[in-house]
Amino acid sequence: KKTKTPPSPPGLPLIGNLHQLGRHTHRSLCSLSKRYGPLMLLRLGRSPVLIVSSADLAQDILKTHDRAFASRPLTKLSDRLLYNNRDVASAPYGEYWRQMKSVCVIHLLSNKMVRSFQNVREEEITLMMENIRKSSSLQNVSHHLETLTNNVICRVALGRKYGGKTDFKKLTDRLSEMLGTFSVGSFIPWLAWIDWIRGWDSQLEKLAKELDAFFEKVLKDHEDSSIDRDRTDVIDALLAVRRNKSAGFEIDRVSIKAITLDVFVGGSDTSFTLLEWAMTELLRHPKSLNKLQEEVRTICKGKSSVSEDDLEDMPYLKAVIKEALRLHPPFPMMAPHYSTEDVKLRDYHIPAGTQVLVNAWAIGREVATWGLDAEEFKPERHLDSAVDFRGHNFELLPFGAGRRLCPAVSFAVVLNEVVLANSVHGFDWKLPVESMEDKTDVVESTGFSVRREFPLYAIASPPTCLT
Ligand code: HEM
Repeated sequence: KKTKTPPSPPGLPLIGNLHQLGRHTHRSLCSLSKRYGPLMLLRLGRSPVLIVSSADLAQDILKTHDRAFASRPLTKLSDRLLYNNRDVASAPYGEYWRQMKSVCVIHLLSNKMVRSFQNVREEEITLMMENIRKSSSLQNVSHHLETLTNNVICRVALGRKYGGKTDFKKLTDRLSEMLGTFSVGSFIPWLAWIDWIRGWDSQLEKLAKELDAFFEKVLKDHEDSSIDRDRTDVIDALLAVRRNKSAGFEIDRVSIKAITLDVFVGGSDTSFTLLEWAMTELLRHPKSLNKLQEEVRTICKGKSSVSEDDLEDMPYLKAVIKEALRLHPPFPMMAPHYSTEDVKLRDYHIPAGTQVLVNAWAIGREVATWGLDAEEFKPERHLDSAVDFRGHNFELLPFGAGRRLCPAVSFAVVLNEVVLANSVHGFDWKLPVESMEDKTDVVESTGFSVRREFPLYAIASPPTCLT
């Protein structure tokens, strides 16, 4: 019986639609969807890939048929770098994933754990503010924010910092870069030799070995109880779960290393990217920046910094974060989903074994939902709106939704809010004149998480109206 499949842009022999992905996949796919509709079926090499670009179809995938689409495609990259997919993010849907995700939600990223890292956040923010004060007035804002998020994630996950020029920082930079590449062989198996010739295979092997050696060493240090640490980090928490058998199942060393690596992959680039875009938009919209400053400085009148308890009374700050996440979701295409059973989606037949990419970036800019000014940065649109990013509203999906929802929403939100609030509380900011005129200043990078291509520079000066 003939089955109906979603519309497909014409592709080329062998490579299918691979050549249409472009430098910025979320943008290329958004353009294609304007022509072929919000549900398209592409062929990337030999893999069928469903592209979803509207809120109601995202709801069909992530809510109505959530279980059927809750797996992940297996790739050589995740297989080698993420311990044969023994982490949470790349694990196929099933019992192992369920167990590890529950460990993340209950033991690593619970509200209690998030609160326990308050000191880490405060100390690193104080350090960043001092560094800004000490530097000249023109600041490399991107560098300050990247250092801060990297320090926080290192301390939370590993118990100490590995910043600046350390080997681990270089290793995680290589990891981020590698995650933005893909193996030709995964899409076109008979061209797998290209990965070998271009050195991709050997780079992958080398990186996987070096990462494992690093995590093995950190794990051994944690197991050695003679090394004193002042607070429980992610590895300590995982070792305690294993020791006390509190999860109700076994967690071995490989799982501990894989989950810790997830915290890096999921945690550092994303928070930094969000803060970088939020500051970019505020600097390009001085009225919004002034409004935010006024809110923060009124609530924290007479204080030298913003504490996490102050954040509750800052609706405009929350609206700024939401707006930055709407226009610049750090993972614009979320993470790929994969169907494990046949699904009837609207009138279409989607067979098991189909990859699904939800274009959160395109959904955040849909005119039908967000209006004719969808492309504009306007935090005010969120002030009287109940739309949130915790997975219930499919028009705003920076953290995904359904079973695969990011387990670290609370962790990420408090970090981003408190950093942004302190940055605008402690300084007045403006763009250098040449950046105001330079349109290329907001070019996006390529890769899995999409940050600015060029660092953000801005002029910081002591606050004018801090009382
Ligand atoms: C602004 C910050 C962040 C953003 C925007 C973000 C976004 C996302 C997205 C889009 C997904 C995929 C959802 C899906 O497939 O439906 C995801 C998954 C995940 N994130 Fe985050 N994330 C952030 C911070 C973090 C942090 C700080 C951590 C760890 C401490 C983390 C850990 C994870 C993990 C483990 C998964 C995999 C969940 C699963 O597959 O079941 N994320 N995140």
